[in-house]
Amino acid sequence: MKQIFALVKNRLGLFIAGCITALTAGLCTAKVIDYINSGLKNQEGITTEFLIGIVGFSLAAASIGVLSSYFVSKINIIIVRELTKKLVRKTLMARYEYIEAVSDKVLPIITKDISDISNFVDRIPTFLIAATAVVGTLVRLFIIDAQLTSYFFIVFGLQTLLVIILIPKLKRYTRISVRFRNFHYRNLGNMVAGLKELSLNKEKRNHYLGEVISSDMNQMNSAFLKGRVTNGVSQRVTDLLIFLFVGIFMYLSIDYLDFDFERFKIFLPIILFVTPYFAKISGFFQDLKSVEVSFEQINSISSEIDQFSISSQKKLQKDASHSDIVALENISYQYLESRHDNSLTFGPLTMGIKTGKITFIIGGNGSGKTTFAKILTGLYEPKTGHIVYKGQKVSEENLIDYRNQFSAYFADSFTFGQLGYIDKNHLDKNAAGTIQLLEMQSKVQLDANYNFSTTNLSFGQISRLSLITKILEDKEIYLFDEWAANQDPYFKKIFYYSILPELKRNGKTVIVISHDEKYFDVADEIIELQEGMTLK
Ligand SMILES: Nc1ncnc2c1ncn2[C@@H]1O[C@H](COP(=O)(O)OP(=O)(O)OP(=O)(O)O)[C@@H](O)[C@H]1O
Repeated sequence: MKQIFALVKNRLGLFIAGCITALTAGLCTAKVIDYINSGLKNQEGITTEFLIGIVGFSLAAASIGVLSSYFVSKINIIIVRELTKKLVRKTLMARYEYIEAVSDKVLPIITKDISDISNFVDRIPTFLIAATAVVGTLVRLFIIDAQLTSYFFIVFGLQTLLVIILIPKLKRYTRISVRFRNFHYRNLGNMVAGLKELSLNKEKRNHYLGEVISSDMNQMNSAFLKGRVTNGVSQRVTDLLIFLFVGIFMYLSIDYLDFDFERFKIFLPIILFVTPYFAKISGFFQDLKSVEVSFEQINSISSEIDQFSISSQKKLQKDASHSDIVALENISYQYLESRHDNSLTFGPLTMGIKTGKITFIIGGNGSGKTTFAKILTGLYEPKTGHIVYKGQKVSEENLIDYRNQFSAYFADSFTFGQLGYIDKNHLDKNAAGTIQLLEMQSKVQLDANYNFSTTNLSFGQISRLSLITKILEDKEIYLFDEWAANQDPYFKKIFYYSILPELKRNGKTVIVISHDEKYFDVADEIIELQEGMTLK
């Protein structure tokens, strides 16, 4: 509950309005029950005034209840928006290598846990209305018949005890279900990524559906079901205890208890009337425990991300001149998940990238070229050593500005169709020419909002579109990780013989990761990697 309050504290006015209206609606409901109670006790009192009272308070309960839902839904929209934005911002500002390793955990948290919290907040007015109606009715009943109401408190106490006993179980099932839900989301993501393979291969598809997806889904559903049954047990036991209490008490009062049965006749309908509210209250407390697991998920990923967050504000000196635009000094790197085994350690590597030149990075598969590119662009944090940009050491403080000096294409780069973040004058002057240079004018246009008309293109065309975007970003350093790998000979030639020299002529520094030996003559500098070490 503390976490819910922390979320609503920025919209306290709205939250208080939601609570007050819910409490008022609950009091109106209690008043309606009171009218019924007094009508049952004294039929003479059922007059026009009685009718006006019931109708008036019923309408008030309903309309004020709706108002309360409106206030709470408004808060809910804010909670979802702020939680989502906060988590997305944190994700985007965290060290890339960390996010790369946990990316499949982030999506279910953003989509599912935040929506679970939102659903829970939506239930707050219903809970408050139920709680006020129950408390109001019990107080009234206590005034009317303290002895009978006290007996009823025993039933209520037993029910509360049961909820307390069941809550740890419920939380455990929720945690298990959430763990498998995260696996399930990862499986679904892989299914979308591997749609082609799964569509083609029947055995693979059946295995993926029958073994991989079903297995995690079954575990998730089984824990979810146990949680729901636990929840259901406690809610139904509420009804059961009340019915047992009523039945046994009625039976005993005839032969064994010295009790005026007429008292019971008035008391009973009221208790039966508020019984469903008890189930709502107990359900709310159990949902509160489930939602705590959602908070655990959000808090755990948030605090993990916080450890890897980059809060750098400092700018680098751009006009400084240096023969090496970027130098790596004694850099070494090891992948997060491979730090405990003996897999590839990149470096230690000391080398420089010449300002305004074309540098080719070559080497066999797995020699560390892409790893090198990610270290060079500041995506991966070196384990030892440091990067120097125009004589200035790159650190946590200026990392964001350093990364921003690059326009980098990776084989798995995503091609965004929106170019609104690029200077509009620059786009107006250069977009059409660049699109033409890569012969994409018959396929895509840039519309008035600087969005590409389509990104539904062939693989090679998408790479060309991505290259157009990179060129238009107009950065100081260009890095192309095997851009030409999926291009036909014609566009390979355009890339190596037109685009790269043109970038160089415009004063850009260009780094190209390539296996295309035929074009190595374009390079001013060639660096060969073998197992993460420079050879020449
Ligand atoms: N995310 C990762 N986690 C752990 N190890 C990784 C990861 N990505 C790459 N590696 C390992 O790092 C080494 C270098 O990989 P890298 O992708 O840098 O090679 P590459 O030279 O670009 O290869 P290719 O020419 O095949 O693209 C490989 O041994 C690879 O298994």
